[in-house]
Amino acid sequence: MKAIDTAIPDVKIIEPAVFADDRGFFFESFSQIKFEAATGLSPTFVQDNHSRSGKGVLRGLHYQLPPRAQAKLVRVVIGEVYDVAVDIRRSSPTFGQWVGVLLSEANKRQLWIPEGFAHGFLTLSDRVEFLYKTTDYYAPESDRGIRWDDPTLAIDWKTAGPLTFSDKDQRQPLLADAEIFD
Ligand SMILES: Cc1cn([C@H]2C[C@H](O)[C@@H](COP(=O)(O)OP(=O)(O)O[C@H]3O[C@H](C)C(=O)[C@H](O)[C@H]3O)O2)c(=O)[nH]c1=O
Repeated sequence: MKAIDTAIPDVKIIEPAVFADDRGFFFESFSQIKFEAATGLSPTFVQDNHSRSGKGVLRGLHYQLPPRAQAKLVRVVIGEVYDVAVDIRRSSPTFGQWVGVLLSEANKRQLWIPEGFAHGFLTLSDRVEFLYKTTDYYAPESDRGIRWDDPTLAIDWKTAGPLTFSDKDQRQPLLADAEIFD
């Protein structure tokens, strides 16, 4: 496993060691000791999530506020997504900046998204199975979001066709109006 820095140092791409042979492949999708060695971080994950989406689904941008903030380790097991993390920590030198990474069944890349970031993804394939680990439990009362198309963020989503959103995501506030991190 190796960790690759992104334009926002706190957000890291995790590349597992994949063992391929005539049968197919094997890889450790998560190892606490190897994650700590690769990143210097020691998260405790308490929940695993799994979502399925069709093509052109955009889920996000979501986060949970303190004291129920979540860090996430996300990956794709079927299909491909453009995965985006946005720094929503007012005190951060990269406040309002975003990083986007292609995560796919083929590249087996994962993305580490710390607390203080809004997260979302756009599906690029007909079917996507998206798995992720979180460092706190789901807390609806702390669940918040930001509009995917907030012009101050100017996220280049790589959109190429009609999009599908949840009702909730169609009503998210702009960053300027959202409750975020200090
Ligand atoms: C997130 C979550 C949701 N739910 C229930 C609540 C709703 O009845 C249903 C669908 O929830 P939602 O529409 O918020 O699901 P997504 O739009 O995929 O939300 C996720 O999408 C983006 C990409 C994220 O990073 C977050 O982890 C998460 O917010 O599952 C739960 O029971 N537990 C949970 O942890």
